Amino acid sequence: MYFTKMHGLGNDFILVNGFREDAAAVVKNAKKLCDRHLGIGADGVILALPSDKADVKMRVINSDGSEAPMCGNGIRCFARYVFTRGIVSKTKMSVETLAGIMKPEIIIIDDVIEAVKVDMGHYSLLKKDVPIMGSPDEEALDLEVEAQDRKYIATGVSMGNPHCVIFVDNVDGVPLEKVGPILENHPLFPKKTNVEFIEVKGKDHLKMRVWERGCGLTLACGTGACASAVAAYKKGIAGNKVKVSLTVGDLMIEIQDDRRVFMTGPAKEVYSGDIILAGL
Ligand SMILES: N[C@@H](CCC[C@H](N)C(=O)O)C(=O)O
Repeated sequence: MYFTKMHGLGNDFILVNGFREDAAAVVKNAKKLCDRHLGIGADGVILALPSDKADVKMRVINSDGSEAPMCGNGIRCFARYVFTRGIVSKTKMSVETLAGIMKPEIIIIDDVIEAVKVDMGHYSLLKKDVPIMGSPDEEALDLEVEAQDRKYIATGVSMGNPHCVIFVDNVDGVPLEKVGPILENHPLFPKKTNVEFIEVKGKDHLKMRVWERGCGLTLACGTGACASAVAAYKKGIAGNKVKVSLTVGDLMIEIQDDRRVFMTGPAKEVYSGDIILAGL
């Protein structure tokens, strides 16, 4: 199987051309492929597939083998991958995902791909959409969650996938390896959740650390950055345009009045190779 290793701010993926490779075998072996000791190593596997609803279809498999409806850093890498491979020849494209049609745009300056801007669709705070237990039509603001004998106040946000956003004074002081898995599997979230801890640096600047559903600690999460910007905006902590700083760089997030969210950030190619799936 031929693959390309890519990353968005250190959130890394194995990209596979499902037009040519055996997609079912890739999905079946995703967990092994993501193993950092026994496989290629990545936070997820992303497949490019034909679509009858958009220019191309994206499937995302987390490093534990579960399928994710959407991936923000992943879709920027995906857009760069399908564009540079000639699978899609337009810089503005539509991508079918399990969370709906997303619209990435490749930003080229002086013949160099500088960034990818993505129309990430609409956010929702409704408990039925995230999903979160409780009154389905209520917004998931000020939820009380507990982990390791500490109570946190969380905001639940759907960006097509579930997020639990928690504001703290010092993001580096959070024992994420310990509280992350507890909150990921908290009974309030029937489909589990991604967990973002946020330190507010200013009205237009957030600092974020993330524990991802199905992956654990990752260096960045695009949907998580969008969800965090939405939570900060809804709580009046930040404006509608914010920079979200992750471990190795920043994402720019813009929220429109119609609840549409735009994310802009880098997508880097690292290397390509081939692997014998039967040998894993
Ligand atoms: N890294 C991603 C999110 C990937 C999916 C997530 N782990 C889930 O299961 O919802 C991003 O950049 O958004």
